[in-house]
Amino acid sequence: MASEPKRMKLTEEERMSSLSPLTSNGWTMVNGRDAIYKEFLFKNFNEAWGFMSQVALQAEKMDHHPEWFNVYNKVQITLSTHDCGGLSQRDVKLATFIENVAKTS
Ligand SMILES: C[C@H](O)[C@H](O)[C@H]1CNC2=NC(N)=NC(=O)C2=N1
Repeated sequence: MASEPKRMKLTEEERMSSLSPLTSNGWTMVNGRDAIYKEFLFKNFNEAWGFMSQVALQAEKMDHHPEWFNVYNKVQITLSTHDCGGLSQRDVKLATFIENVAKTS
């Protein structure tokens, strides 16, 4: 069985390989904090909530939860790992999952 991604800060090498597919898809580094951020826009609240529901189920499964803010069709998401005070492989895994959900929403 594949092991769960660790809650350890990403190394420089990991940042270059793991974060670039995300930053090229619109994720940005948060100013003054080791975290990533992206805003998602949907047709309406129903679409946004459907997206959030899928992300919430995965977050619970991973025991890794997003910081997020929703108004109507807008969902703003920040990912970071509290346990290490920065970005870990769990954030990469959750962000990649979120990208796949958004693509099919
Ligand atoms: C006790 C529990 O394992 C932790 O608080 C989990 C829950 N969800 C979490 N979510 C995030 N984003 N970072 C964490 O370090 C984290 N830790």
